[in-house]
Amino acid sequence: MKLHISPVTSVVLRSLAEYFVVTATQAISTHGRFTVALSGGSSPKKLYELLASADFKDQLDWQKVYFFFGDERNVPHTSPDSNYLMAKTALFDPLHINPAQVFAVDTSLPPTEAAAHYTTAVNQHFGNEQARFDLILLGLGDNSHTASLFPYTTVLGAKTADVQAVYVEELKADRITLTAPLINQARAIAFLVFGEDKALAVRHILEDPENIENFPAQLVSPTDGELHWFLDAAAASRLTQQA
Ligand SMILES: O=C(O)[C@H](O)[C@@H](O)[C@H](O)[C@H](O)COP(=O)(O)O
Repeated sequence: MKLHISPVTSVVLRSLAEYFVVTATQAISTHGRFTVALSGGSSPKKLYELLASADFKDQLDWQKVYFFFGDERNVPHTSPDSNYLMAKTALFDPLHINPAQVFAVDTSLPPTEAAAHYTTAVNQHFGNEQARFDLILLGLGDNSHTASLFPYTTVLGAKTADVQAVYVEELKADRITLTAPLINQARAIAFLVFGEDKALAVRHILEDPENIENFPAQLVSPTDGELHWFLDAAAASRLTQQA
């Protein structure tokens, strides 16, 4: 596990954008394509905008990049809460990504069906090989959730590497999420976390004793892939060792 702590958010974002390009370039040269699962919420929007900016957009053969989502809200793709819409606006449209390279969760279906369909889409993408994303981007909630692995939800106990629907009581809403076993098959996982309000959650995940129900992001532990945390100083401020 590697900590990348930068004083301010803009430096964190640039550091992760550089890592994204390096990881994608290596994947494309190794196996001809780069398959990434994007995180949702507000933190990654600026990362996606940076990747689509003149600073980065010409550094990658985007035609060889395939986009999935680590989780999705049970809302239409036109909803302002849609992770797909956020990524479309910040990344896919500015880069003119071919829609055939983007695998959105079909939220027109009931959540359980949408999750099953997404599991099929993931497995079809990887064919008869194990479903191993080249990179999974993750955020962290101030309640220590990641993707849609929320405290005290049934999906925390998932043993299968697939996509599941989960009802999140605290949100009074359904979500669709990659399970921890599927996340942990990834070749690389990168958390992007910034702000003081996340500092306690970061410490819970990185330093506190195991307590999965309360701190679900502790489930993220790649089997044999890389794990990176991209943090600003504020998000890292409660860590005792700032390696
Ligand atoms: O669908 C989502 O909301 C995300 O996948 C979720 O796991 C997010 O990463 C955290 O909630 C942090 O969200 P912020 O970046 O908005 O704080």
